[in-house]
Amino acid sequence: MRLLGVAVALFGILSGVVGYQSSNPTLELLAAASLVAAYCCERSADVSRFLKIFLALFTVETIVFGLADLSARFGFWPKSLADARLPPTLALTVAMFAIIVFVVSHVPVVRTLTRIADRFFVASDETSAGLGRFRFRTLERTLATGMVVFLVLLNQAQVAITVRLNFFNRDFFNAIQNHNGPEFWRMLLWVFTPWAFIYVGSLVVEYVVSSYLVIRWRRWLTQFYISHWLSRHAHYRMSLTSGPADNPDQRIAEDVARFIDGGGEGGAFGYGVYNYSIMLISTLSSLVSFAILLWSLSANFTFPGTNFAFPGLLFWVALIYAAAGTLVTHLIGRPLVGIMFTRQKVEADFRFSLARLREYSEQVALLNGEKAETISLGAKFSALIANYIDMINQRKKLTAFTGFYGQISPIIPYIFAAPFYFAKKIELGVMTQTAQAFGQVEGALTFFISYYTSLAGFRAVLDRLSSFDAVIEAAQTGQGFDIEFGAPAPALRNASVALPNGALLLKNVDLKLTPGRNLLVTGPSGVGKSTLFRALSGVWPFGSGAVALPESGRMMLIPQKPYLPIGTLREAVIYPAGSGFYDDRDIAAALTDARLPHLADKLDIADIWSQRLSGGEQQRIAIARALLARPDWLLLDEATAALDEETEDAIYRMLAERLPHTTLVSIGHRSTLAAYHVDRARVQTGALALSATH
Ligand SMILES: Nc1ncnc2c1ncn2[C@@H]1O[C@H](COP(=O)(O)OP(=O)(O)OP(=O)(O)O)[C@@H](O)[C@H]1O
Repeated sequence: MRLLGVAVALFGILSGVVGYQSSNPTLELLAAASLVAAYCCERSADVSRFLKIFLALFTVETIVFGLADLSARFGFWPKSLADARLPPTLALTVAMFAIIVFVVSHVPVVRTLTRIADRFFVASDETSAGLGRFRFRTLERTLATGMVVFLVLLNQAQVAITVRLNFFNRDFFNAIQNHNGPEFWRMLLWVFTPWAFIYVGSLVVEYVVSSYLVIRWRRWLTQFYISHWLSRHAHYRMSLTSGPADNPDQRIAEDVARFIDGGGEGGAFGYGVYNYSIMLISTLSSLVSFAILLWSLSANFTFPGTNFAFPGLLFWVALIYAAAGTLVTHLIGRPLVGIMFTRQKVEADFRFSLARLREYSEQVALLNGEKAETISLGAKFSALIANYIDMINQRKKLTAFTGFYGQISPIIPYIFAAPFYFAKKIELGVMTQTAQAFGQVEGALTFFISYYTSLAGFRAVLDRLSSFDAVIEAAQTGQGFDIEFGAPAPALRNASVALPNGALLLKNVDLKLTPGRNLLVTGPSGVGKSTLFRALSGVWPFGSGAVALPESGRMMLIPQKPYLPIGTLREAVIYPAGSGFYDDRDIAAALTDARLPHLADKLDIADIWSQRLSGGEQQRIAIARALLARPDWLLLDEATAALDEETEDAIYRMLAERLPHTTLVSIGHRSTLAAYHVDRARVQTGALALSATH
């Protein structure tokens, strides 16, 4: 960026010298804008990476278009391309864009936006891409930057075509007015047709490239959020407190997609950061191009009914008209952001309740809970309806205003241009061209009015993703215990274990597990035994003191109700190991040892195993899992409570035999367990007492 800054500064000085010598105000203005752009490049260290792409692109364009204009002034422009000479104000326009990007990058809401967007544009992972048969490997960020640059250039070319077609429009109508048949056909066949084809072609290319950009971006950002949410147990810790990040599943599945492209094909649900950036660029481009045109077309227009000529009258009318409209729209539509935020939440709450009912459908059926479920689902849905009605009320007002505004807009330029037409000062073609230019300028200026509802939705998505970020961050760093990784044995040193609300559950616990000495933890229900295990495993964040953890994978905890992922039985048994990690024979042997021989030949069957297997069978699947993993430390939190005493006894005996190097730490209420543990710990209200049997 520094080099670019120097280049544009040098160009600014050059155009300043030429402008001064030829007393050309456009060049002098260009010189000033180039120097400001150079300053922006120099100070761009804290500009977002995403916006830097635009800043760099516009700065390069300033130099290229500016040098092309200077060379034309000095007579170096090829004669054959005289018709295609660039407008002298083009370089100034793009220099202004560069400055606008720099200023905009410091606006707080844009900073929130680019913090999320930037992640993709700094991604240093390698990726492969292809164009037809040609495939290549590159960095994700290089490809992403390349695609954005290409799309911006394509959009600028489309604006240029629209400007060209605006001139076609003028000549076309003039040909009609002058009854000039040959000119009419020439315009239609040799001007309109080729440009229309090029325009349509560019739309198709744009659609394909932007779709690939969007899906790559979404894939990357979804993976980012999933790994961020899962790392350091953030997903679990977040679930312990009811913080501002409701429904993480919805934020990852939907808000990410909405952030990027509105979440639907072609912005079916609104627009995302990609669409808005491109739309803003093309809006700015048409604003500047048509503003210049409108200014020159209405240069000598007088106020209706007077002889008072006001330079660029229609431009000022468009500006004031759009500013007033934007202000009113914002005042009316402001509450929509909050409503949209709530909408995402209530939709996700409702969907989650349905999914949860599906998971627990057996319990609901056994308890005849259908009526209670209908009432509770109805209540969840009522929240959705209430939110919808809030939205109708707000959008009703907004639609009334924008509809009224949209009706008046096309008339306004005619009111101002008609007197000139009737006085035969301008032709029909010029009048329609003026009206069209006014429409473009006014349309660009009223960007916020046109997209207000969609922007409000986008703002809500932005708020949801940034609060999600903040909560993940807090969950990852908010660990009350000092964790020591890679310790020889799990231990708690001078640890106090608290509840999420800060209430103390256990005080000053000192517990060091000794290899080979199995420990049985007992105590009344609800006293804090499971929470002690959670602290010992390093996942519980509330408390103080030190937790020593052995190397990852050397300790395993089996809860009373083990987690069985949806999929094949093999995947359920070997979880969390990946497929192929264990031999099928070993898996079958582990199932047989865990007293599940009837499942040994069902490894390939996919099912929701947590709903198929009995409670005791699920507990034995977890035992089979432990047999495969062979941890040094196995924590069993009432992990055999669903088994009959005889099976429980057999399982413990088998564990001692098959896993001779594993130390067992069990929570259990049955006296039969005592035989398999040499040490005892009794959890009493607020404390832990240790004892040894010998
Ligand atoms: N996430 C949580 N938020 C609030 N309170 C919690 C949370 N987890 C546990 N508790 C509370 O902490 C206390 C101890 O719970 P814990 O599950 O550790 O008891 P336990 O001794 O294992 O009980 P049981 O023998 O019945 O399984 C209980 O009063 C429980 O309600």
